[in-house]
Amino acid sequence: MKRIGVLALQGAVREHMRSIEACKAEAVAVKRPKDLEGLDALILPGGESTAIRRSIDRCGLLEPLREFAETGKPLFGTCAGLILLAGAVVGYEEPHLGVMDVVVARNSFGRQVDSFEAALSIKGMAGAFEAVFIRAPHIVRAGPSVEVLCEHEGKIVMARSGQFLGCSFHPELTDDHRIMEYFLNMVPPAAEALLPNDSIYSKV
Ligand SMILES: NC(=O)CC[C@H](N)C(=O)O
Repeated sequence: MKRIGVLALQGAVREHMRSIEACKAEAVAVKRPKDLEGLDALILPGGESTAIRRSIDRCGLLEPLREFAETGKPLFGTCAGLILLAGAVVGYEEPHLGVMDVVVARNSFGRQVDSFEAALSIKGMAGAFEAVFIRAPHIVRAGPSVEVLCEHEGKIVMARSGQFLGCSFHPELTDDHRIMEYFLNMVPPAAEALLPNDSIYSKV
């Protein structure tokens, strides 16, 4: 079973854990550096990026999270989580983790509309995805390694760059688990699963 961590400092943590479990994977709440051990992938949930960042610093998680990214394991940032992953944030001198080759802007969809729903057309996905946006950011600029997976109102709201997946909205707030399944498919199968059944290695 794949072990998927959810950074559990603030924000939509339980909803992500429920979605992971609905996809038959194990969900692990990450609050301390040692919780990162043995994970196959990690989700940075939505919430408030400045508040999450403060907790990351308080818990001594900034470097451990960067080291986790350096292992090449998949990371998925939703909304504030995307802001945490981004290489740069418009109006800020320093990024947070700064690991994904995108520039993001915060609160991109107007002041009046704090939250809204939209039927999105996502690359490679049949049928619309009903997405919930809450004071959502968007990707202003994407590096050459980035595959744009969805745009809304001409703004990039979902993208992948190798091990990194990011979206502006909250897929965990709906019962549609297709984006979670997409993310879980970014986790390579366990080494033993690749061995043929009669392999001598499967007996040790
Ligand atoms: N729903 C969210 O995660 C909102 C993100 C928030 N506006 C931020 O800038 O961090």
